[in-house]
Amino acid sequence: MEGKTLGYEQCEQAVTWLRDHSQHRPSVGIVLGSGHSALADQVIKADIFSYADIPHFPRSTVPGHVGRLVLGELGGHTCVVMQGRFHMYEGYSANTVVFPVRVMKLLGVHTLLLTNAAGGLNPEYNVGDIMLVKDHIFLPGLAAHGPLVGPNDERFGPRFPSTSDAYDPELRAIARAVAKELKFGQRLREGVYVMEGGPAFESVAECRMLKLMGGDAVGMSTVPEVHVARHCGIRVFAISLITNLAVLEFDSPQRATHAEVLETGQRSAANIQQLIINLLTCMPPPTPSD
Ligand SMILES: O=P(O)(O)O[C@@H]1C[C@H](O)[C@@H](CO)O1
Ligand code: HPA
Repeated sequence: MEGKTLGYEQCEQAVTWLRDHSQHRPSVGIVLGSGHSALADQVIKADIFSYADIPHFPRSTVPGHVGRLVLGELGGHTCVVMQGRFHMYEGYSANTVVFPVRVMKLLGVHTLLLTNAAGGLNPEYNVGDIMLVKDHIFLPGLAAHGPLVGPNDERFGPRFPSTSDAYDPELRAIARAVAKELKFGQRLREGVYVMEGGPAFESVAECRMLKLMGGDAVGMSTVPEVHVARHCGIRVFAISLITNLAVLEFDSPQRATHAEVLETGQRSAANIQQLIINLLTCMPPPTPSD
């Protein structure tokens, strides 16, 4: 496990560097998961930075995660876009995985839009469906392997944040209206995302257990970022692209592969991009209590 703790001071150093290198002052953060990176190409007046150049930023190691931070305009908002995220299975601590979200907070971000690729557990789901995340099951977090474990820095937020209200209902309502306009029909879903640690895809018995627990889709990311965003008062919206179907039968010849995940991401890129850009266009500023 990568060991250095990235705290408030390291976040401030990254923010100072970004402010020295870009005129943009983002209020919206976007995290692009596996296969979603093309959305960053839509950013106008983009300032593009390799993670390698930003103080304290980890490196992306997963195919489909480009490893660049893009600042600019999208859907009428000034945005900071992560073209690729970090995962605990890469060997990064939960604290390192969420470092960019805390940098976003200190940059002035009030709303975070997260995307991920996930396997469908709900038998009604199809490959290519887009699931609005209404809640999560954070398997590593339930065993105290989350980003808020350790000394609490009150400058970010309280020791015991609530997570029962993590996914903003107003943003989900706007996304539903946008998806209706875009005629997504049954391809738009709303459900529970389960985060497991990865990097192995789940066994059949594990998929059955996760489904029984109430999961609609399973992936290996997102929830650490959500915990930290909510801890520091950022409004959260998340979507999962169902890139493959979880294998629920013992005699199934089906196998999950990262290649299929990336292929589905490419095929669905236009839908995801339209949904997010239209959501941004319709998105009101947060209320003072957010
Ligand atoms: O970053 P996300 O959650 O979109 O990536 C998913 C989970 C694994 O990193 C990978 C498996 O194909 O895609
Ligand atoms: N399981 C876990 N993570 C994933 C999957 C999956 O089936 N698909 C994409 N990311």
